[in-house]
Amino acid sequence: MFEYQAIVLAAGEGKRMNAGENKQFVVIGKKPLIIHTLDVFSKDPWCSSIILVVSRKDRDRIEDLLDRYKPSKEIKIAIGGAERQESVYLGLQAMENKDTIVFIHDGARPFVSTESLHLLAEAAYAHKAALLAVPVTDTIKQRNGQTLHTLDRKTLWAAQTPQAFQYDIIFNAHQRAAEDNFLGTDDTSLVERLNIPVEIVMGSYDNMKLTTPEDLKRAQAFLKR
Ligand SMILES: Nc1ccn([C@@H]2O[C@H](COP(=O)(O)OP(=O)(O)OP(=O)(O)O)[C@@H](O)[C@H]2O)c(=O)n1
Ligand SMILES: C[C@](O)(CO)[C@H](O)COP(=O)(O)O
Repeated sequence: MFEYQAIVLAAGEGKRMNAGENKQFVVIGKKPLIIHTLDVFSKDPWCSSIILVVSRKDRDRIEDLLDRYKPSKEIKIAIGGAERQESVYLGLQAMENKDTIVFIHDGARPFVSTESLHLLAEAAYAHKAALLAVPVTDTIKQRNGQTLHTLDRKTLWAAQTPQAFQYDIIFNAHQRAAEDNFLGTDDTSLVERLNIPVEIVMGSYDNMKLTTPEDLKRAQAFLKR
């Protein structure tokens, strides 16, 4: 068993989902999106604790949901920031046990499998930093002014979460990013810029992030399957 602590991010606003409320409260299948995500971690025996990062305005509603759905592990709440990166940094600061592997996961990715979590945990213990990713299946074009380039698809991976790190590595990476005003779109990018190697673990295309209304339709179809 390779134990880890999880930070689950839910302090965003879900603006691109256009759901009339924060996407994490949208019911898919029979439960709100964020409860699906928390259930994956609370049922995994390798996960020793969960910190859920939420916005101040959603805190009461989230606490009501936790009372109602009662995930099988205790969940500690931390208040997030204006950007995803700031929410992660605040989650890391709220963590009491710092001698640990930390998984950082988007609350908006409810379909990560336990198998993927365990492959990632094994890689994180072996390499100190690892992420789930899948090979890009489209042909990717890069436009520089009027000129187009086609990137070599064999080298391209789509980053997912969780991303897993030894605590001190990811904490230092966030500290340095804050000092340098560097804003990345994932946590691994903060570690990469310190020239620390990160292991890629093959994820699953099912581990989708629910960002737009089309994603919600895909999620409903996935649950029906
Ligand atoms: N300040 C923020 C912004 C995002 N997130 C979380 O990071 C995850 C991935 O972000 P994304 O899917 O982009 O969510 P939102 O920021 O909520 O979406 P949008 O950009 O459409 O508003 C989400 O689970 C979201 O709640 C966060 O904790 N704190
Ligand atoms: C971290 C992430 O899930 C990697 O794919 C993603 O970058 C976060 O969200 P966004 O869509 O880039 O805002």
